[in-house]
Amino acid sequence: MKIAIIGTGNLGSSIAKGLIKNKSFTSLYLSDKNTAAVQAFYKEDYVTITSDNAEAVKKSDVVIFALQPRHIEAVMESVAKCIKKHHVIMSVAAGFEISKIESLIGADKNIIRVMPNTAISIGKSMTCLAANDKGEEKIELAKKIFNQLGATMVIPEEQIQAATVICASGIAFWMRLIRATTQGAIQLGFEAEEAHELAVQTCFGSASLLLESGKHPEQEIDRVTTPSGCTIEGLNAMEHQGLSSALIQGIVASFEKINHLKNS
Ligand SMILES: NC(=O)C1=CN([C@@H]2O[C@H](COP(=O)(O)OP(=O)(O)OC[C@H]3O[C@@H](n4cnc5c(N)ncnc54)[C@H](OP(=O)(O)O)[C@@H]3O)[C@@H](O)[C@H]2O)C=CC1
Ligand SMILES: O=C(O)[C@@H]1CCC=N1
Repeated sequence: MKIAIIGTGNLGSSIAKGLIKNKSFTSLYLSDKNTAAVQAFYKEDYVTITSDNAEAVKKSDVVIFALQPRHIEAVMESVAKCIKKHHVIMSVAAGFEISKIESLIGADKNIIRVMPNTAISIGKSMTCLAANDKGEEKIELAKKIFNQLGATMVIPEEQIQAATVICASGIAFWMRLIRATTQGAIQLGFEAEEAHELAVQTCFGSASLLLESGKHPEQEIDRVTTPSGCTIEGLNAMEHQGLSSALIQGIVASFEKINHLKNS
């Protein structure tokens, strides 16, 4: 399989790192306006760095467009003639709908919207996928690629915006919660590095407990909250300050913004 990534910024380079770690392809083209940031990939002889988007498309079977919404239309338009029926065209651009991509490159092409997150660089992404009618034939291929880089879920395109908020923006939301925990730990007397390790490992343990047990979070909370103990005291104080409410409101604000991006 020959893969190209057009746009190697935050997400494109994360996908590249994950792919290179697994090396489940025969060649990888990394195309960007400015190639300086990805020069490190040069050491792999099966990786080609270029600024020629059309060349990257022509030399590949799977093309992942990892461009910002304001750039993707012009770039797709500029390479549209190079996109043939055998290509599998993937886009990670938030708010950029399949119908828009079809209008640029044709509805007869295999088109898959992919919504990963930056944890794809370490093979821990939650990646949601939605295809056009033609692209349905290639959805198993897309699952195969992205299952090596974390977990995948195939969803209707109408849910891609919501998935973007929960899974892609979600990385930032969880990071902020971890950072806040670290600040709390420092206030309780830990050194910054110790506080960071305590917060990260406890977060990892919480997610792992749910993944491995399949339990509901409240079941795990019940196991921790000793009656009249310190945990329930802290949890209730957080809820009085609106912890769950703030998180839900943030998720909804993010969703409203992405829907605005879609329509602008
Ligand atoms: N970051 C994330 O966590 C996630 C992002 N997304 C989506 O992924 C897309 C990319 O986001 P992100 O990686 O953060 O954005 P970045 O700006 O970091 O990356 C985009 C890259 O594309 C390059 N570029 C711009 N124009 C061209 C061109 N004509 N030809 C080739 N390359 C070009 C940019 O170069 P330059 O900087 O020089 O303009 C940049 O390196 C967005 O649509 C976003 O919605 C989706 C899920 C998660
Ligand atoms: O913030 C954004 O708009 C993009 C989409 C999800 C993550 N980054």
